[in-house]
Amino acid sequence: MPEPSVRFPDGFLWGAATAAYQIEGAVAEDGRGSSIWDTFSHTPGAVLRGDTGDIACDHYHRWREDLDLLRDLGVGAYRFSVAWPRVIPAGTGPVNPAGLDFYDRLVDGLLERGITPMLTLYHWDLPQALQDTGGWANRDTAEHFADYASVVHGRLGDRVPYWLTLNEPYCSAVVGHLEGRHAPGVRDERVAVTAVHHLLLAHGKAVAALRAGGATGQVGITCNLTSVHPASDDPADVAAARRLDLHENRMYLDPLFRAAYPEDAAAHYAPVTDFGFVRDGDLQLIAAPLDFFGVNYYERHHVAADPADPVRGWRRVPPEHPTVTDIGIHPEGLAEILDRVAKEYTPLPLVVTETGLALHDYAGPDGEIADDERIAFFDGHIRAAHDALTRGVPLIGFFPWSFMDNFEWASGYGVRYGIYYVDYPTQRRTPKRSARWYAGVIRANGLE
Ligand SMILES: CO[C@H](O)c1c[n+]2c([nH]1)[C@H](O)[C@@H](O)[C@H](O)[C@H]2CO
Repeated sequence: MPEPSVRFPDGFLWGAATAAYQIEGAVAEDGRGSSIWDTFSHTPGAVLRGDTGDIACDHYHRWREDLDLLRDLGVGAYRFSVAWPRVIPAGTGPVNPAGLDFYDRLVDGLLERGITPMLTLYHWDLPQALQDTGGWANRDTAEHFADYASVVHGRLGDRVPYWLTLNEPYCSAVVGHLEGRHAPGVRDERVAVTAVHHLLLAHGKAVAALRAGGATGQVGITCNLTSVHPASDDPADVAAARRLDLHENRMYLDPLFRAAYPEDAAAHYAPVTDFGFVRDGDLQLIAAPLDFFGVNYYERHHVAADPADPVRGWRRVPPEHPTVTDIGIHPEGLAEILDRVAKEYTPLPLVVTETGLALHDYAGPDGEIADDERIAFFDGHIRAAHDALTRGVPLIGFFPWSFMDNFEWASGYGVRYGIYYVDYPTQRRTPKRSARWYAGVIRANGLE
């Protein structure tokens, strides 16, 4: 095999990623409790065409077949999430042994196939019973999360080397509590900023719990980070871009790596909150030392001042060539945020825990699912990741989103991100052209 022109270090972690609510189904099986996404997806108008995760990819029953596909891909690691309501149905209180048993079998199945597990403790599926007592607006939920983390680690900590506490606190807090497009469907900025803090606090408490449980694995968190640029050098646009960067990036990076909220946060959010929810010691807990940091990258924003709200608002300038999810494709933005995190925030090893492209995939007359756009997307983003690596960024892994088509939150099954195609009526999995291409990247440990 010829040496690849873009070669990654030996041992680089080529993975694939999913999340529990998006693939498992079996939402009322073996003692699983209800989550906020069960409630939200069954709320009329909340999700495209009323789609739900009730069945999804039926992974709960087909996990052996799916692990075989991961083995065939040749991935070194698999990023999955544990459904909190499957393990502790009410979010706090009694543990459901059958729920833990499922993940125990899954982890053993990965290890038997030579695949390293990367476990996300929370990928948005909060137990509904905790939402009924305030959810992330209630500080107690952070404590319950730490207890849940201890339970999962107690059962799987001897075999799982990579632990991510949260997937994208921004999405849980802002998309779920300000924009209301995700569960629990709240539209209240004060609640959203409070949720940011309680989610970060939950992360800090969970890190402490994992360490107390003797965690020998690597502990981290995944944040979705965006590349933010002013649409012009007009000072109003530059200021708007800085506000969006605060809202999407620095509100997470600063507490996690500097033990403080950004200096412009208090003024920006002053109309809705005085940050009275922060207690002594919180920020030190949130900034607990980690072993690695996960970056989810999808968007590069061009930002202009919002004429309707020039002081606090921003307007994302629509991309010239929008994807089916109305975002642009900017692989250079991945290199930019990896450089930024490494230079401005932390020397920790970094993992691209998600990046991917939504398409309306279909099989042609020859049965081929020719998702060449997705291959071009990953080619560009892998090259960008390699650029950052050659500049000294300690990048140790790359996990395309997603292993298989799945329930895409408010878009339901209306868009597809997988490198494996899922025919939902039959649950048949079919490798797309991108899956065969990615298997080649893994074999070559790089790109031609
Ligand atoms: C705003 O965050 C990123 O846009 C983002 C994109 N995505 C995500 N975060 C989530 O982590 C996944 O569960 C989604 O399926 C995936 C595709 O939408």
